[in-house]
Amino acid sequence: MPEQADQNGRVPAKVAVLGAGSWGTTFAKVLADAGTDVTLWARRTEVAEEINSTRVNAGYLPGIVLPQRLRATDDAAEAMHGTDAVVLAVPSQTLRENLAGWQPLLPERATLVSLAKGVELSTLKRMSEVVSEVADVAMEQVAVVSGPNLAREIAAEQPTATVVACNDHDRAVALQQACSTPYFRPYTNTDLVGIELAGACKNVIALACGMAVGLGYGHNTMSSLITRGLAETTRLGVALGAEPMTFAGLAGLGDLVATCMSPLSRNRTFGERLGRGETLAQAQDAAHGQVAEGVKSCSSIRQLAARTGVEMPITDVVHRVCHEGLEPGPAAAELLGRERKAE
Ligand SMILES: NC(=O)c1ccc[n+]([C@@H]2O[C@H](COP(=O)([O-])OP(=O)(O)OC[C@H]3O[C@@H](n4cnc5c(N)ncnc54)[C@H](O)[C@@H]3O)[C@@H](O)[C@H]2O)c1
Ligand SMILES: O=P(O)(O)OC[C@H](O)CO
Repeated sequence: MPEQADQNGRVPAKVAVLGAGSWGTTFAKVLADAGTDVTLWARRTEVAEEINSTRVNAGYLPGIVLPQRLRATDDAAEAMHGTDAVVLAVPSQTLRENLAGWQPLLPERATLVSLAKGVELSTLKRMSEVVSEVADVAMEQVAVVSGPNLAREIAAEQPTATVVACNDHDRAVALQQACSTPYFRPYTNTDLVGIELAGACKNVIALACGMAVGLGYGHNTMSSLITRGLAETTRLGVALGAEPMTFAGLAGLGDLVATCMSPLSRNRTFGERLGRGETLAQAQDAAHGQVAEGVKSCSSIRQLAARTGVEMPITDVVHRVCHEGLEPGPAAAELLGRERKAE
């Protein structure tokens, strides 16, 4: 229907971002800097008040001054009222519960945008699948933003590219326009499966890289993990219907390199603590409530791989280090001692 096509291709003028953590706040800034009217929902009233009165979200992005066009609220209904797009910026394992609460408030035809990088533990579903199911909308109404996007660097306006993925190309183009700024360059893609699996799996490989750093290993080890991590991620993605080339792109190799190499990554930092001998609980305490998504997704991705009949040896040892008491040193030895094979 022409009216529908029109709606899909319309650039969102008013957007709600639900979740005022590191990435939600940063992405809200990107949208505002792109000229979009943004309301940011914060779970805690004091965070919304702080943003409105000081223009800073000190708990997550100290020193970053947020644009005037960005308003914060602790009222989700107010945030979503009259919006063309709703951005979901909460952890992947709580997205279902969060969205179920917001579902009655969602504007009927708004594009629902997931920023979360994970695979749901209980169902092994990707985030777009969870969104489509809970919001009861067609997959064409759901978009994903994923790429080498460490929030802190983007908040500081360092040049960065990303991918806006949606099965509906017109919707992806509209969202691309709504979040394009001089420092943030989104590309479009329609391979939702590949983009989302790449984003979830790279967190697990970053945990492995962090463990390697914690064990005192250098760049050869990291590079080996990144390359073989990409190989196992691609195997899983292709088995589940993704385009192989997606894994060579920004949301694949791009995000994998950024996350595995950066001390800003929470997943890599978490892995580093485990590599230095800290327990899971100690590493969790040190994360101060911020999510290292790979700690949970290593288990769901491992199950997804088993169900699909795909070998993911790095993901397997990361799961066993995080949840079954395997030590990082013996985990590395186990990976090196696997049956010899061709690349
Ligand atoms: N931080 C980054 O650099 C970055 C970049 C790209 C993607 N992501 C992804 O975006 C998602 C959100 O990440 P983030 O960095 O904003 O996380 P964060 O931990 O900084 O913030 C999470 C936000 O969700 C809110 N929230 C709402 N309900 C919650 C609940 N039940 N439990 C916990 N938190 C709840 C928290 O209050 C907080 O504002 C993750 O999936 C992450 O992988 C993060
Ligand atoms: O801090 P991390 O490890 O959650 O990684 C953040 C982003 O996903 C990097 O693109």
